[in-house]
Amino acid sequence: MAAVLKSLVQKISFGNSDSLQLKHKTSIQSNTSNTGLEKKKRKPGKEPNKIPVHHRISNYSNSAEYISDIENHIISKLLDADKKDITVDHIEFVDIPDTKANEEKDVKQENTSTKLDKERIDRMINFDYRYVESKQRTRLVHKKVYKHEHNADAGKKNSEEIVNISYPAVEVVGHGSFGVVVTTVINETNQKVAIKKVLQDRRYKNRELETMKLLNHLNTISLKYYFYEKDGEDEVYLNLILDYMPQSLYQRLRHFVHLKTQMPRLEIKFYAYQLFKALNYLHNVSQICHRDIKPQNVLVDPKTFSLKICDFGSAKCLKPDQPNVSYICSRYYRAPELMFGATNYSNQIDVWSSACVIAELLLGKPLFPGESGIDQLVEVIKIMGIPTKDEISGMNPNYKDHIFPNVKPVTLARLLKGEDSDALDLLSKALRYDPRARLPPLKCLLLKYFDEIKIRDTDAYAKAQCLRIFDFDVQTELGHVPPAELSTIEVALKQPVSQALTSL
Ligand SMILES: Nc1ncnc2c1ncn2[C@@H]1O[C@H](COP(=O)(O)OP(=O)(O)OP(=O)(O)O)[C@@H](O)[C@H]1O
Repeated sequence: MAAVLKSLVQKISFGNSDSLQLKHKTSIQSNTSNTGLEKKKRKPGKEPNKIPVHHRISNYSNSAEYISDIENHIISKLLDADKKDITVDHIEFVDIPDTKANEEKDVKQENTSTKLDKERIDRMINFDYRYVESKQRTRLVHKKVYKHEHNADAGKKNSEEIVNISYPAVEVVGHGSFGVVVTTVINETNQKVAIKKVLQDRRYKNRELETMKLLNHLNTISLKYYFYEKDGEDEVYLNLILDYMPQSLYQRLRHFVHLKTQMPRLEIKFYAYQLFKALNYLHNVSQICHRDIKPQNVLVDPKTFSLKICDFGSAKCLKPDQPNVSYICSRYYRAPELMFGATNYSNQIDVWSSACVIAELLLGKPLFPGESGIDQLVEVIKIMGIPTKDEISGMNPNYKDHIFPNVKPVTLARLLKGEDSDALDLLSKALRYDPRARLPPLKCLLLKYFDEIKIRDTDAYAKAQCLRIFDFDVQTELGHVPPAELSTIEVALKQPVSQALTSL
């Protein structure tokens, strides 16, 4: 990985400072050889059957944009080719010799490489593997696993029995920072699943596993089975067998960006609704803060618009009297109180991240694309303005260092000019500096922005019904609502705000 990373950084560093003039060649290899998904050097004379993808791009204002475009290009080639039996052998970058003065190169390399976001590069190298159908495999793996079944009765323990399952041998199809994810089909149930394999520290319980055991909601990925295994070096690995979803929101958005078009506004609305619905469940029923909401951790099915949050590796039950680390959450989506070093933050950090995700779907690019931890705050200030003293105290009362860049804010309204004013209303209520002023997830669902999907006898309503969007469990999902407000809220969740009887 490091070598690939280095070469990528070097290649991207060519070109002049404000535009990257590169040509890259990507080889997608047919699965007639046994190369798997490793990025291997080819032996001379053994030229495999490949689908070359030549792609010349220019005028990219930054390297992140450039990488995204490559990602997207490879995805669309794979999909367009409709190849069911190909794997990505390697990604090869070929530079056009730089015509600019060579002595500038070293300086530029350094400048550009510091701009690269490691996460994006990891994604770039790993992103597309989930799209590629694995080789036809005949060998079955047999495993004894814990079958996880959630007990809907509050207070009753979930059941766990040991069962035998089998699935075709799988190869690595994706990496995250903590694990490897593969997809396969369980032989006994014919159910498509994702298996996430993480190194298990023998001293502790795995928090992701413990969290997943608590979850039972349509909009969160659910745990089907789990098992442990050892490798040759006696390291223990935990395998979580999960619901499978075809795409991440990140990949879905790149699809539209590549086509130079926008994600349909109605599709965004469906995702936004389910995202807040999932947060309402996580925060109030499971009492869990996800702490890493970002487009990569939100999985969707573009055919049905269904959505499920994944990756509970950072999730935690936040207790008011216990401090939590502030260095969590991926940078672009990090709530400002975390940047102010708060350790007593609340579940509302997920609302900020979700609003950033929704804004990104509308804009086609990240709302606050900070290049470093400190730059992240600058990006937020550039749009939201300098926080007031009260807002700073709401984020972190102990924060004394009040020096901010003197910038005139662009404002959300200007940035989202041309968007539905109700979308702006949602974002401005979810992107408040002070977490106490930030609208909680359930209140977000009651905003006018979502009226469109609540109007009966429309296609949108029919789709919403199929997704069971308006099904709320009163005991659990609405269990935290004060009794006096319950009936009003129940009505408003199912009807456009203008038709709901009482004002909220
Ligand atoms: N249930 C699933 N179905 C389909 N794909 C999945 C599933 N779970 C995870 N993935 C894919 O695998 C990738 C890595 O998974 P995940 O985020 O859980 O791993 P991680 O190691 O915790 O990653 P991160 O780098 O975000 O910490 C995700 O971006 C997602 O695209």
